[in-house]
Amino acid sequence: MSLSIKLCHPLDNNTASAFVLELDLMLSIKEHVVGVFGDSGAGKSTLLKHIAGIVQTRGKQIVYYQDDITALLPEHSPCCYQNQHGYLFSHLTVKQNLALVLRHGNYSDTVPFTFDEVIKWCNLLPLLEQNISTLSGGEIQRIAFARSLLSGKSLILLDEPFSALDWQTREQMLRLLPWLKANYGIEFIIVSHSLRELSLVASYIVILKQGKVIKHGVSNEIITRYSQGHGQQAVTALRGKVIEHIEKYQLAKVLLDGENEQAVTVHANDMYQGNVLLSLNANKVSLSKTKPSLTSIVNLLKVTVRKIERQPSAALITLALNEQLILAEISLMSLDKLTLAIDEQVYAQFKVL
Ligand SMILES: Nc1ncnc2c1ncn2[C@@H]1O[C@H](COP(=O)(O)OP(=O)(O)OP(=O)(O)O)[C@@H](O)[C@H]1O
Repeated sequence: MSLSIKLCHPLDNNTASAFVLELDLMLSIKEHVVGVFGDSGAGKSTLLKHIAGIVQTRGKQIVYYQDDITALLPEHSPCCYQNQHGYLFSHLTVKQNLALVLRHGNYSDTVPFTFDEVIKWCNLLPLLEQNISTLSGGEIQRIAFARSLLSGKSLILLDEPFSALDWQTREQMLRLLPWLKANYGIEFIIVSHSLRELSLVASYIVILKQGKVIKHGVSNEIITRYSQGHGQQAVTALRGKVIEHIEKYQLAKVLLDGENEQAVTVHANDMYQGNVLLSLNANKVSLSKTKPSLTSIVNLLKVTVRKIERQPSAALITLALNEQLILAEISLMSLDKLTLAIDEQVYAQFKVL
């Protein structure tokens, strides 16, 4: 395991806060972008701050690969912590802020990409000469992310890093994470309040509740099961591998993980190479008992019904495709019309992702 965290915070009761964060967790951050999810006050930020060395307690041990980094000060730690506020120097320009980390960071000589590449990925060229005080919250978050990349640190801890961005830009930024991991070996742990956001980016999920880990595992299973209820939009995270680019239509084909080879068509994206995560909203999936032939819907998967949940305003159907799960949300009228049965094979269809 690439990151081992043993933590009891606080150790004693001589503190104003009654909050206790207690966990013993091994994470394979080499293999996965890890997402941390939980209600407000669950301890997500405190966990990241402990890993980064910003918060210290006697009751912890953090081992990063072979190195015990428990007592390292943040500036010496291989982990870079970034929160939603960015905390940039407001009297300096964007370029000056980024130059500072390159000049003074303890790990800056290990940055595996160029300044210009980072500026391009974060779309910062038009902002370089602007003063921080003139920028929007979303722009500050993109600059803070560029600064984290330019820190040269190998593990970047992101605490709601793109919360101020519109959904389209947020998606673009999120897609960078698995791509940077695959191409440069940068590791990420990202905290979010949104399972939909994590379904785009994290292949492993840790769920915290009141300072304890209540679930952890691969994102397909955890997100599919946990996004039912808990005030989240029902969503599926699917894992697959890009096998073909269809230049003519700017699309790509992704072979879904598992033995029974089925592929889905997605909108082409520069960040889609090799293994990818796809996010599929349950309310975008419809079901058919027979194989539709002439239809404009591009994606058609043969799946097995695993669970049927009748909710007050809709039905949530859990479907299995190989070892991956898919959620479909259909109307109660459609549920009555289809008369689905557990273990029945049906077709799940949805538009290009
Ligand atoms: N410096 C501090 N002193 C005392 N208590 C603190 C301190 N920082 C955090 N806490 C408490 O620790 C608990 C966990 O806080 P934390 O910020 O880690 O939660 P979170 O899951 O990140 O929440 P949110 O999603 O709202 O950001 C909360 O009850 C909070 O009030």
